Amino acid sequence: MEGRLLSGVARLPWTWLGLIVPAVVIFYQWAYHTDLPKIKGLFEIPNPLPTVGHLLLLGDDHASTCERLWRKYGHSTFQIRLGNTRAVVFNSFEDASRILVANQSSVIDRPKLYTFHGVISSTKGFTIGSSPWDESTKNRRTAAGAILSRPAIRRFSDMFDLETFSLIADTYKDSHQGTQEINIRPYIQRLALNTMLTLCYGIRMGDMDGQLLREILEVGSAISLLRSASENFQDYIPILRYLPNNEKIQRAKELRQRRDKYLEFLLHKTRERVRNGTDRPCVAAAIIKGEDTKLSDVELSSICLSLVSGGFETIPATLVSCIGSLSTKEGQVFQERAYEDIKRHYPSSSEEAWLASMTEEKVPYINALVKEAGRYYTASAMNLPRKTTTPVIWDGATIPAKTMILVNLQAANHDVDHFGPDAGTFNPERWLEPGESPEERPVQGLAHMSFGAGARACTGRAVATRVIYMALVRLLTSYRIIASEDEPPNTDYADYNKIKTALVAIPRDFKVKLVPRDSVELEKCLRASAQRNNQY
Ligand code: HEM
Repeated sequence: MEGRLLSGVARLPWTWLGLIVPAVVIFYQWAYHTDLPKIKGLFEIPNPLPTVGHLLLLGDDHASTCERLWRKYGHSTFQIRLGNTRAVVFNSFEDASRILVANQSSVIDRPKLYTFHGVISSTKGFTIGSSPWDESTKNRRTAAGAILSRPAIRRFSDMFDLETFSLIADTYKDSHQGTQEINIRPYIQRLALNTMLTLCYGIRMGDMDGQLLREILEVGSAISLLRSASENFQDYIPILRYLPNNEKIQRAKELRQRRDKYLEFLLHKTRERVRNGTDRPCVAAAIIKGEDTKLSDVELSSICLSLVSGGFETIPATLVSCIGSLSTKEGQVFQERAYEDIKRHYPSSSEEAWLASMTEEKVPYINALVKEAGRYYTASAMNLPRKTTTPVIWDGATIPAKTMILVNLQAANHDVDHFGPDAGTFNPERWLEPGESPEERPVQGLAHMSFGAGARACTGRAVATRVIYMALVRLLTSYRIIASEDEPPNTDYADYNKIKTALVAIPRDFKVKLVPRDSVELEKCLRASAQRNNQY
């Protein structure tokens, strides 16, 4: 009896070990499992944690952390683990252009993410920017490219005139002719959103407090948050999707419903106008009338959604922050030089400059400002994610097909090896030749990376540049912009963004004083513009 007991006790650890060892092995495999094995010959950031990988290390501000990791370990390109997803991050300007341009057909795809693709986009289709590469994406991208090309957007010059006129007229009125400080962001948001809504549906919102305007801005920003890795661990750690009362999924479903509602309303309005013959030239009307027969209803919806979501946050992120930099003490010098350059090209009156800005982009200092605003304030710091379709040979390593590709546009745009030691300073004059009269410095290849690059580069670049150029000409001929002492702008290229987890930057609020340069001239411009636009 005693002997049997002793032998039972001796066997017990072996029995337990027989259970524990496989359990540990299974847990280890589960915790460290990735969709693709470690890429040999490519530096990996050390110490991934079980299950979460490097997600916690990346924190809220992925772009700044990756920039630091690049400098800390001395590897501009490295692999990391986002939960169970292996991704390769590219940081330097040279590596970012090499992967996006020299390997453009291998990185033409975009990954599908659980929350955004599986829940939010399940009813109205994906935007172009979030679609994997297939025949439909190709058709939608081609259609959007044709609508947004430089020659095609000329027919919208009246709309650009009206929106930039409204920006100046309303800021002039609401700041009590420049005597009170204002937050300029809502005016720029309305300018961007109206531009996109007019392009897509021939509809604009006049009222700053309009309910629909607020709804589109609120839902759009909330959805942009649901696309970010740091907000959505469930995209990378699948087990989290099965937690009871998953708030992210509830939120995604609620936003999907709200977005579907206003998209249907806008499309319905355009259909009604087409039926009554009162439609204005716009993407939706052209497609409804069968001018582009290749596209289905869902594709039409997707194009409009892509254009609205592509522009309504990126343009404000760039333009509002640029105004912030111009309003500082150092920025006063840039403002005066820009104003002088506008006068050099249009010497007779501000009205001449206002009119010319509808069709021309020939003031070098303004072009330099547009480029520097784009470079310095990188609206989409980590780019829209890409995925490899074929293996990419990278300095001897092979990045396999289906790998997530993250390009750190913010790091590339502030790479001192490319832009020089003052890469971290806002300076429009880096784009100009030295001399008395500003002349643009020729740029070889890409000026900066803010619009991405290669086969999936931004299709809205010409529209964005048009709007920002025109708004700057009109703002700078109208006002001297001075930062508020109590609520000044944050001009740090990473910290200007108040929500770093969002896909597109949201500038922190600040106030400026808009001091009219010459009230008589300004009011003349406003009257002429109001007449052109049948306003007031
Ligand atoms: C300053 C303004 C803008 C910035 C900084 C910006 C930035 C970007 C970036 C970084 C991408 C991803 C590129 C890549 O993967 O390499 C992108 C894609 C895209 N953008 Fe923009 N964008 C801006 C304005 C606009 C506007 C005004 C529109 C529409 C009118 C637009 C429409 C799109 C579309 C449709 C895509 C998806 C392209 C694709 O996946 O094939 N963007 N944008």
